[in-house]
Amino acid sequence: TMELQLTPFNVFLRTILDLLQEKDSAKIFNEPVNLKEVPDYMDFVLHPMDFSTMRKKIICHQYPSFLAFENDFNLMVSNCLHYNSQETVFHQAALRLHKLGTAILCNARHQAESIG
Ligand SMILES: CCOC(=O)c1ccc2c(c1)NC(=O)[C@@H](C)N2
Repeated sequence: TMELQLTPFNVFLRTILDLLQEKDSAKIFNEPVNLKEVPDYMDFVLHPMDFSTMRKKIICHQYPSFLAFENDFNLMVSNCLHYNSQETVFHQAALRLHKLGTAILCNARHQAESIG
């Protein structure tokens, strides 16, 4: 297989991604929303995002900064809050993931700053 270049930053981002993904106990953010099963999804969400896509972006060095990584996490959460109305399980899961994920990201950002 193509040798993945595991820079310290990549390893750091993958570690944070694993911590964030653990909080998605229902695993509703693991993969892109299936457009065959949710045909109107792209009518409401212009830039879909999910954990598997974030993992690919890490491996392909598509995150130039920790902020860019945080932005994709927040995009993923806000897409879900936008598409799914308040009373749905999906909307509630997004609020919970955002709350738990913010604490993880805040701590990680301080680590990233100290690494320099
Ligand atoms: C079997 C059909 O799967 C779904 O309808 C579905 C599966 C996963 C979903 C989702 C919908 N909607 C979302 O907003 C994101 C967060 N996750």
